[in-house]
This record gives sequence, C-alpha cells and structure tokens, in this order.
Amino acid sequence: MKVEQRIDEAVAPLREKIRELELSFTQKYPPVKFLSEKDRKRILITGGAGFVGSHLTDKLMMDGHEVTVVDNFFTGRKRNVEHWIGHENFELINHDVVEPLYIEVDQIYHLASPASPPNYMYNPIKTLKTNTIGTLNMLGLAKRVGARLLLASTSEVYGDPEVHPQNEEYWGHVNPIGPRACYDEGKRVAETMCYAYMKQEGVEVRVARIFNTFGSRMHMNDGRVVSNFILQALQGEPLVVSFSPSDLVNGLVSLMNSNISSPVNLGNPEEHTILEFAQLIKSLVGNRSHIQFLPEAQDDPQRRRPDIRKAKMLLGWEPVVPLEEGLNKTIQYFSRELEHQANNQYIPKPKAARMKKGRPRHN
Ligand SMILES: O=C(O)[C@H]1O[C@H](OP(=O)(O)OP(=O)(O)OC[C@H]2O[C@@H](n3ccc(=O)[nH]c3=O)[C@H](O)[C@@H]2O)[C@H](O)[C@@H](O)[C@@H]1O
Repeated sequence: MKVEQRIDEAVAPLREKIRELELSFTQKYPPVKFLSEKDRKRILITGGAGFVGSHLTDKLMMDGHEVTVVDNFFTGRKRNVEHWIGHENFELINHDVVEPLYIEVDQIYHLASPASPPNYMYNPIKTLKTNTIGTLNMLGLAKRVGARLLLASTSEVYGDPEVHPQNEEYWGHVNPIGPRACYDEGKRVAETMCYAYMKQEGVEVRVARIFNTFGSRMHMNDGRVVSNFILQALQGEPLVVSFSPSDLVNGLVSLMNSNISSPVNLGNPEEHTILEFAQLIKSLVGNRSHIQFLPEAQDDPQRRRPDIRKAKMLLGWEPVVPLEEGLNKTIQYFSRELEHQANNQYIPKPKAARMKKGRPRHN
C-alpha cells in the first residue's frame, strides 16, 4: 500500500469526527414564527420545565413570543426544554416562586406546583408554600408590572364531589385536614388570592381548572393512574388497580387571551372506570400483566367528570385528541424513557394506584 493511501485511511475517521463535531455546534431549534414588536409578548411560565409547562413553552415559542421559564426543578426537568436553550427568545431561570421575583413581563402562566399525589404529599408544607406564597408573589409581580396572570388550578378544588358532572358553579367537597388537603386547599386559596388581587388591585386574572392530563414528558413515577398502568404494563408487572397536553395547551392559551375572568374547567368529559383504563392500556401495550385490586386510598375522589359547556361556549374549546392516540403517544414516550433509564441502570418503581372495583373515576 502506498504511503499516501495509508495516511488517507488513518485520517478518514478523524475527518468524520471533525464533521460530527461541527454539526453538533450548529444549534437547531424548532421553527419559530416571526411576530412584530406589537404582537410579540414577554411571557413568564412558572413551572415551565414541567410536563404541561414544557408543552406550553413549545407552543408559545413557536408562536413567536419571548418566553421566560422559571422552575425549581422539583418535578420539572431541564431536558423538557433543553431544545430551546440558547434561542434568543428563550430564557431559563432556576428559581423557586416561594421567593419574590422581579422581572418585566406581559403575561404570566402560573403553573408551578407539584401536581401528582405522591409528589405533592411528599412535602405537604412545601406544596402549601408554593401554592400560597408562590401565588402571592406571582400576583404581586402581575400587579407591579400590569401583567395578566393565568392560574393553573385543578379539578381537585371540587374534592370528592357530591354533584356529577362538576360545573364551575360547584363549590366542592374537600377534607381540609386530609392527606390531599395541602394541594386541594392550596389551590383553593390560590384561586381566592387571584380574585382578591382582581377586586382590590385590578389585576387581570384567568383561572383554568385542569382535569387529569397525560402525555409525553409526564414523569414516569408521576403516580397517577395512566402513568402507573403504562409503566406496570411495559415492565410486565401487575396493573394495580384523561386528556392530551396539546389539547390542554390550546385551552390555556385561548383562556389567557379571552375576556373570561371566572374559573373555566378544561378536561375531557369522556368518562371511564379505572378498570376500563387498565384493560385498554393492557391491550395497547399488549402484554400479559394481570389486574390486581387494592383497597382505595384515603380521600381519593370516587368520581369526576368535567362539565365543559362553559369552555365550549365561551372559548370554542373542546379536547380533540382521541383517547387511544393520547395513550399510544404516552406509551411510546415511556418506552423510550425506560430504554434510556435501563442504559443508566435505573428503573423507577411505580407507586400503587388504588381503585375500587368497577367504579368510575375522573377521565
Ligand atoms: O400586607 C398588606 O397590607 C398589603 O399586602 C399587599 O401589598 P404588598 O405586601 O406591598 O405586596 P404586593 O405588591 O401585593 O406583592 C405581593 C408579594 O409579591 C412579591 N413580588 C412583588 C412584586 C414583584 O415584582 N415580584 C414579587 O415577587 C413580593 O414578595 C410581595 O411580597 C397588598 O397588595 C396590599 O393591598 C396590602 O395592603
């Protein structure tokens, strides 16, 4: 072999390596619309690195707005928004809303709070602080800069409801000293604060009462029914016995830009029993996991279904992603996450979702 040829062969892999490195330096972002100065808003999303917040970040970034994500990464993850890091319209701040925050914005989507029972019960005092002091701080910020604030409230404000389905007029049935109270009562106070700031200080508020949502970027050990069932089915464990984030994000943005200041339910009115969910997920994942019944958890709502007539009539909003499509996307995401985690030698143990045989619960 000629000397030149041998040099070429030795250098070829190095050339390839240099090409790969060059490619990795040229950042690629998802496509972003151009908005004129007058239409472009400065938007703060608290909890923007979380499951719902990161999907909302994607939508608002792609719509061409300037987005600041504030997260303390208790349940949020940098990975959920890393594809925007370095973009001129994007900023990520590691900050806990329990501490005051002084920035200049036009709109605030206030999503920061652990939202699944195992997460919010892990440190109930912190959950209370986040929803009370954190919301107070964000309302203080909204008041100072004249921003509109949308609170991500929850169907949990209805507690274990005595009326079915629940419309926005229903005051709820919450145990104030039960294990879920830190979240339920925290969100109820957060709603009260919004309307106090609206009446007393003229802050523009929007309140979305969000029902069970699932989809990609949901924590695998979230602990809610859909993630538990999928994880158990994928891992071949017994299935110990909602709606898509894209539907929810569209609902949140329409509500923020509407003139409706009273609370609005955002959820899927299609109702299923927990057993139906278990069976559907089992068949979609296609394995032989069996379904096992445990006693129910304390204060677990027996049944929940949103009355979404208000959202339909005033926002023209209703969920459009079919249940199976949403579940399949979540299953695909979880499968990829499990693969990723297997490579890192860590497999999360799902928390047992408890159920009553055959009783319907929230979607
Ligand atoms: O205690 C009171 O008597 C007063 O409490 C609040 O007034 P203030 O404490 O000045 O607080 P706000 O401006 O409402 O803000 C609430 C919190 O938001 C926080 N904040 C405020 C502004 C800001 O840009 N960022 C921020 O994080 C501050 O930590 C502040 O404590 C009420 O707005 C007053 O009506 C009331 O009289």
